[in-house]
Amino acid sequence: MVVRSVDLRSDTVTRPTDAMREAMASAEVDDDILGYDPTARHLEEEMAKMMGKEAALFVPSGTMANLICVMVHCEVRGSEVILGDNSHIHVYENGGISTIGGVHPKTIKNEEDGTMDLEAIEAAIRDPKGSTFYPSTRLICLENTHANSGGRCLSAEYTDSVGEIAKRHGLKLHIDGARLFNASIALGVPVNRLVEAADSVSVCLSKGLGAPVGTVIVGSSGFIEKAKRLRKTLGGGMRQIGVLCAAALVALQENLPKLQFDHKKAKLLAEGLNQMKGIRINVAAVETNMIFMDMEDGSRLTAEKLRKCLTECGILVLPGNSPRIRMVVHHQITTSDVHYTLSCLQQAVQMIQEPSLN
Ligand SMILES: Cc1ncc(COP(=O)(O)O)c(C=O)c1O
Ligand SMILES: C[C@@H](O)[C@H](N)C(=O)O
Repeated sequence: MVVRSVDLRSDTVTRPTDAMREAMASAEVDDDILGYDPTARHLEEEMAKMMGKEAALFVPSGTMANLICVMVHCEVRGSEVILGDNSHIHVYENGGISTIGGVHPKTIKNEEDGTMDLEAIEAAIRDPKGSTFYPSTRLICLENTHANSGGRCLSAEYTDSVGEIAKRHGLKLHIDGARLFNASIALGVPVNRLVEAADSVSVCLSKGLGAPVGTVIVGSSGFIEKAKRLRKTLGGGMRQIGVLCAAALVALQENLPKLQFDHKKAKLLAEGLNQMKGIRINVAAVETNMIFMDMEDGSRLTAEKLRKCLTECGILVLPGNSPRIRMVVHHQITTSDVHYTLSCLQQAVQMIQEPSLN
């Protein structure tokens, strides 16, 4: 029986707040293709400053941001990018770096914590002497936090080590920082320090920060100039985008401080789930706003059965036939929603595990 609606599908599901809608309605705008939109320019300057990079560019999505960054770094035909086999760019972006960008992916196993083994990265770099046969390595991509590892954080020290490898071999480093602010809050490290070694970063405003739309690319002025032209080529040039950027500015101001509470609510949910018979949770791995829930071997529980029970209670998780359930907490999930979710799951687990008692 649906008592309330709790949307744990992703942190991309949030609705704009009243403050965002008011800012959108009153945003100062202009044509961002013929010149520049003043509110977009304000957001881009803010983001470049926060990230410690020369310039920034607003783009419609994280997928387009990553595609643009890979294509700018790998603008020479026959280029190859080293990236994680479980990275968002490789798994969820329709292979765009190859189908549109003409860039060859060289995947390396993502470890459970979202990193890639440093020696494996260096070993994957093509020998320039083999260019008759091989693509040429030009870029390494990291993801912080790492979504498919459960929102795990990459440390500044690890990122610096990858940056040193890139520099040693004349390569560039891109960070898919869709949830970079979550990593910064969880680690207690400023965002500019986390991306110090990166040549480009994509930062989503539409995830935990709760903006309705948008991602910002940061990098050198020369890089952003090329990215801006490519954004237009890909159809991402936009006119009065101050309407969207105004909401993003409110999100930065209002929701950045709230990310710490998202992490606390995620931990509370994980600890509660960990008490339930038949459910397996790695509580220590819940570093930010994501929880991966697995079923114990031999348990009568299945993800399919639990998804059905959750839906009947009005609790939304991503559909699908994965044996694992992902739950993502965001600023529009309350602590009461967490307790409601735990109560519904406790009843479902009992009903499935001990049907004779019901
Ligand atoms: C790690 C990561 N990178 C990039 C993206 C792509 O962002 P968008 O959905 O805005 O294209 C997502 C998900 O949305 C993501 O989780
Ligand atoms: C599904 C995926 O593309 C999205 N980035 C999410 O984490 O919800």
